[in-house]
This record gives sequence, structure tokens and C-alpha cells, in this order.
Amino acid sequence: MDKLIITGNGPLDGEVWASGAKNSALPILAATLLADEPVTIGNLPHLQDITTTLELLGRMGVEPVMGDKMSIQLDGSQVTHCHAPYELVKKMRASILVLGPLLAHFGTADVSLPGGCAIGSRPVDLHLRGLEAMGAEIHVDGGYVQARCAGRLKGATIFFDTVTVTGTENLLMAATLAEGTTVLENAAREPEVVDLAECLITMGARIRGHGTDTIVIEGVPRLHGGHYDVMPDRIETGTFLVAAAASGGRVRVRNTRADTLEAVLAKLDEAGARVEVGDDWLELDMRGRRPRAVNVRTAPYPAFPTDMQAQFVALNCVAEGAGTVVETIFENRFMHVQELNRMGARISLEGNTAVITGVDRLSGAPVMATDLRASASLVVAALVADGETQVDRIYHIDRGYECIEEKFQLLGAKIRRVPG
Ligand SMILES: CC(=O)N[C@H]1[C@@H](OP(=O)(O)OP(=O)(O)OC[C@H]2O[C@@H](n3ccc(=O)[nH]c3=O)[C@H](O)[C@@H]2O)O[C@H](CO)[C@@H](O)[C@@H]1O
Ligand SMILES: C=C(OP(=O)(O)O)C(=O)O
Repeated sequence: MDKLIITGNGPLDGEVWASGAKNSALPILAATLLADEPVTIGNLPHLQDITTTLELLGRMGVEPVMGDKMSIQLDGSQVTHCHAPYELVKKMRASILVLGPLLAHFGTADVSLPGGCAIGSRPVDLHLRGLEAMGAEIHVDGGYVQARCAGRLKGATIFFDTVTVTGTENLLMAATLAEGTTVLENAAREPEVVDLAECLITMGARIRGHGTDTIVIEGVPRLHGGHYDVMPDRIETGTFLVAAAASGGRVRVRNTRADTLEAVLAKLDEAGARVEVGDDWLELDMRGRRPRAVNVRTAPYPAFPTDMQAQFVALNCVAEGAGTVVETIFENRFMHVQELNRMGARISLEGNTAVITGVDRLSGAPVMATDLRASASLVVAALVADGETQVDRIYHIDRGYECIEEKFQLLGAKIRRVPG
């Protein structure tokens, strides 16, 4: 298993680019299953989760055609098997996103149930209930969701008890080909949901209200081909900014969108960082200053994202004062705390609340990545720690961060990958 070896090397300084957003690319790749013609998706990040999705689509008969500039053409009319096997779904929970498109386009889907994962139990009951409300027959048998519908799905009004990002995306995609109008209430407002809706619109879908908590979809009989570029990754961008702030450095992130990062930028401002915003770039400057600890509470967009929680825990570890971080989305998303404490952090954990008292210095140690963003927080901590840190099990990080060591090297970090 590969490891990252990181030696704290003073303030980060330099420029880096944001890749396409993983959490936008995954539903958009699944959405190509809805079309009868080739769809080209650009600005795809080079990530393990994208490879897994392409393998999944390949098993269904869809052969990806590689284009230039990280673009891939996929043709939903090539589908021969409406089946997502456990061996791929277990690698990536977002595989559940093929359920809505397969059912809406082909009337049948057998998709392995994703299990829980390190951060929580993560059920998909709201996805299944919504599809049933649209007329699907759903059985769970042998660990598989077996979904069928005779003819087209029917438009329905669906209220989500809990705001769910992939649940909203699955039903949004299914509704594009349903007969009649679907209304999704208490829908997720995340920028990645908006990006998916915009992609579907370029394929001929009729959608309004995306970006609000009520999305209205008028079903159409078919979707056509097109070209769509995935939005920049706001979580990757935020991770670079936090690393810059923790190290007392200056980092510019290009090819990004400040409007998707307001809650994160507000917290960085509170931590004492100076942030400059350009057309498609952001620059954070914390030179000569130590960050102040901040209080954070995760919640659905536009509030503070759970996918940035671990990185802010790491920031607080080296900040002045004490900060409280409350996780309200996932029940077990604090696996980084034990590892950060092994690096000399002072974090106490009670239920869904971490209280972090900043220390002057962290010290390098062997640590283990347990999930994607926990891994990112360990990298941030290692960059500002004294001595060497070995981050093990970095396959988690490769799910969501493109060329992480090359990008941090551009900022002056001492970081290298050791194949294992
Ligand atoms: C691929 C992708 O986009 N992943 C993101 C997506 O995950 P994902 O879409 O899986 O997360 P959800 O928004 O669905 O989860 C939010 C909460 O709803 C609960 N829930 C969800 C569905 C359901 O049917 N029943 C139910 O109870 C979950 O257990 C969780 O407590 O949104 C999360 C919350 O912003 C992010 O952390 C993930 O990075
Ligand atoms: C939790 C995440 O991803 P996933 O939903 O794919 O596990 C994440 O991106 O932080």
C-alpha cells in the first residue's frame, strides 16, 4: 500500500489549480446513461473514483472514448447490462447513482446496496422511497436493490425527510425521463446538484429550481447528446486554502469558484486569513501570522460542508485559542482525531463535538488515513509538524485528490509517495 512521507517545511507559497469536482463528476458520469446519444464530459479529475465509475459503466456495455483535456465521451445507447456488482459498489458508495438513470431509461436496474463506511451508516432508504413514489417496484434481495418499472416512471411530489445530496441527484436524474412533473421538496442545494442539473439541461432535460430546496422537473421522452464541463472542486480548493492558513503561507488556487465556498471563506476570514477573490481564482495570505481557532458546525449547503470539517480540525490544532467543531451530518466522522492527537494535538471528543485547543507545534508521527477527508486533515497537519510524518493507507486520499503530492510540491511542501 502506498504511503505519503511528509516533512514540515515552513509556510506554503505558490500557485496551484483546482481539478474538476469529484462529487459533480460522479453523478454527471451516471447521467450519461440517460441519453440515447454520445455525451462528452470535460474537466474530469484523474481520480480513483472516476476510474471505478468508468469500470462500472464499462461492465454495463458503455465503452468510454477518451478525448483531449480530460474529456471522455460516453454513449448511454450502448447499455447491455443494467447491473452494478458488489465488487465495484463496495469500492465507491456513489455507484448507487446509476440506479435512477438505469431505471428511468431501461425500466430495470440491479444495483448492489452500498454498505456503511468509516464515516457512518449512510442508508439509501430515501433514494428507494422516492423511486417507489414514481411507480417503481423495488425489492432488496441478496444485498441487491432490484428495481423495475413497466413503461416510464411517473412524475410525483417527493419530500425528503433529510437533506440528501446523492438522493436528490438520483431522483433528479430519474425524473428527467418520467411521464409528467416531479417536484423534489427539501432537496439538496449543493453546487454539485446544480452542476448535474445544468448538465442534464444541456442534454435536453426540463428542470427549474435547482440551487433551491424545491426542484421541479418536467419529464421528457428522451435525452440527447451534448458536451458539459464539470465544475471545479470546492473541497479540494478549500483543502489547499486551509493548508496555506495552517502553515502561515500564501497560496493562490486557479480554476476555481469562490461563490461555492462562502461558508468556508467566512471561517478562514474569522481565523485571520486575508482572502482575495478573482474571476476564477482565490488567494489566501496568512504570512507572518498564526491562525485563530474557529468554531464550526457542519450542515447542508449553503452552511459549512462536512467534507471540510476534518481539515478545519487540523487548522484549529495549530491555532491560537480553542475551537469547537460540531459534526451534524455523519455519526462517525471524527476518525482523524485520534491520529491528530498522536501528532501532539489537544483534541477532546464527546459525541458529535470536538474541542480543539491549539498547540505551538505538532510533531511528525506514523499515522493512518481512515477516510478521504480524514486523510486530507493528516496531510495538512503533517505539512506544519516538526519532523517526518508517514501517512499510511492513502488509497482513501486517491479517491478524491488528484496528484496530491505534485500539487503540494508546487507550493514548496516536502512530500513524496512511497509505493508499498
Ligand atoms: C458522492 C457525493 O456526492 N458524496 C457527498 C454526499 O454524500 P451522500 O449523498 O452519500 O450524503 P447524503 O447527503 O445522502 O447524507 C446526508 C445524511 O442523510 C442520511 N441519509 C441519506 C440518504 C438516505 O437515503 N437516508 C439517509 O438517512 C445520511 O446517512 C447522512 O446522515 O453528500 C455528503 C454530505 O454533504 C458529502 O459528505 C459527500 O462527500
Ligand atoms: C465522503 C465523501 O465522499 P463519498 O460520498 O464518495 O464517500 C467525500 O467526498 O468527502
